Amino acid sequence: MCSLLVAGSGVAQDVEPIVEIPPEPVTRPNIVFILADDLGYTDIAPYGSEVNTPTLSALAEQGVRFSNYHTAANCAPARAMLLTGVGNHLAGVPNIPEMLAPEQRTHAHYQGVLGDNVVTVANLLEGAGYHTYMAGKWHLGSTPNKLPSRRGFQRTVAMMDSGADNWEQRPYLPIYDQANWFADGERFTLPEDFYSSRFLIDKTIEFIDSNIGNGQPFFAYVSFMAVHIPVQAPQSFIDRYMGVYDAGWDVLREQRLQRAVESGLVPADTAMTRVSTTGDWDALDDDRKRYEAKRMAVYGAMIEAMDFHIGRLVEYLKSSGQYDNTIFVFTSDNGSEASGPADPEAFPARLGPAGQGYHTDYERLGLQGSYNSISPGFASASASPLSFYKFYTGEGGMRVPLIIAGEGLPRKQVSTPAFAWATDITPTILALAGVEAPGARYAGRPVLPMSGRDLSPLLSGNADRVYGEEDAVGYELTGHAVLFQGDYKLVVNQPPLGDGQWRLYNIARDPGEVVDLASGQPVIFQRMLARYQLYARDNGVLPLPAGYTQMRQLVTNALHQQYREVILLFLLTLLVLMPFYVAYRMKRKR
Ligand SMILES: O=[N+]([O-])c1ccc(OS(=O)(=O)O)cc1
Repeated sequence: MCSLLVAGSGVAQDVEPIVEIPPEPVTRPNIVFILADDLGYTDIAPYGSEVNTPTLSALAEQGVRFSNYHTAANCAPARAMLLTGVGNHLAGVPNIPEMLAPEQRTHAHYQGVLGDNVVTVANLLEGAGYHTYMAGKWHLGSTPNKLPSRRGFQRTVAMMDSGADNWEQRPYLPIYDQANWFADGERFTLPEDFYSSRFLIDKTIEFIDSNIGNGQPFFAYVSFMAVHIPVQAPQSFIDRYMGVYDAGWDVLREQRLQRAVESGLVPADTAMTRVSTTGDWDALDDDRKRYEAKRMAVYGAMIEAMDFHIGRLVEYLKSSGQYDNTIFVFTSDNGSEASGPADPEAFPARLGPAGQGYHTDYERLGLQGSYNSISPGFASASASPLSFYKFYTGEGGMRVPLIIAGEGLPRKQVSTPAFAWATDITPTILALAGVEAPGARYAGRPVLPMSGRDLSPLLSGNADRVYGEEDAVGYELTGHAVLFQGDYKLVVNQPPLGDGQWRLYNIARDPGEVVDLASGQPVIFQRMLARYQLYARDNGVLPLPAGYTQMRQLVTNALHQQYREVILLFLLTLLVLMPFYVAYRMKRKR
């Protein structure tokens, strides 16, 4: 017998001692969130690609492959949703800042940087005792309070811009004075032997290894620069794709469609549209065909190199005994990119390689000092069998691979056609980690609730959908707009590739967006149009400034950036000279 203080009673009583059985330690999983940049729907082997991606194929075997997952049509808006579970307009990222017009920037939620009204998945996991790491592209704000190190990531090495060189610390567009890299909140100089995919995985392994065995799980966000422009890869990988694309983009588009059908990603009778930027392959002369095929070979090589380095991370986790307790989420920020936004032909001529001191020689294509991108025809093949590509709200810009996998997950080797959206990633990661989503306040400040859905019922097989028939998801980027509801998609694409007409598709039966149902299904069409208007109102979608196009705005912003100093100096000189001029005039008058 012994005296125990009974909780709350304040009196000592003689009772039998209770033998405390320690609770089973709950092993919370490590989570690796891998984000590729500009990877098209059929760019990896488990989605029908000819590119050899054994690591991603093995991961797909270890979990669930989503065939109907959608994301934003360009970078930062997607990242805002992926990392917060909140719609991108509400989170302050309607577009990348590089493409916002001055009229738009007068609105607080049109800054293109992640607002303080949202919490990142890293904040929440860190608060729940996770180690949180990030390596790669950030692009959600580069002022000190917007760095990933201030948004919940404990260890970081991050590139701030829309893209950068993969071989050295060098900007890829003249809108940047330098390639802006930061590590743990400080400016960072890249090592001499830098290649982006290798470096980012090296850093991820270093971060994980520095805390191994201390009992806390980790969350690692690996945000690859592959396969954003400039498309660059090591020679040994390029060699494997020489000759693979010699038959051109139309043949590749067909091959990928066939494999997507065979692997059950899309219906057998999927038809395809042809966007106007896809050139006539047969009309190209042999030199041009050879050059285009090599541009694409470097692209395939960059994907395989990314897969190879993910493989190194998997090997490290296996050899250190952490793999079995790790869940992987692999996806892309948006669909494939055709060398430049809106007007691809204009990009190389006006902003591209020459002005930046890059070369585009055939022999050294993809290596250090070379500027490479894929042409629109191959971007369409990367998105095969979908229509359009990055920057547009066609399926090719928005539907991308999503794999969620890990030893500990109950279902393996399965595919789901359930609709899923970028805001679902954070709630899903939180559910897998057993962490509560925040309410209306976080760390003493009001925050927006997450609108995303937890996808884990699809992982366990407890549900075959997480969005019901009545649930609608809206999205807008520079006038290209969309509403998903059930199997239907209401969509408008603006010029130059689109025609500004709203259309209606059944994307379950017709993922290629070939049969417009707008006039055949007027009730659904009108109902979804009305629903889109609600989305636009509730999310503060602004009308486009007159004459706005993404490319024109990017170029204008770039010129402002480049000539800012010159203009300022000119104005200052005017200001200094003005009194002398006035004095001179007055003297003459007298
Ligand atoms: O080609 N560009 O000019 C270009 C490409 C991509 C881009 O941004 S991203 O962040 O959406 O990838 C910005 C500009």
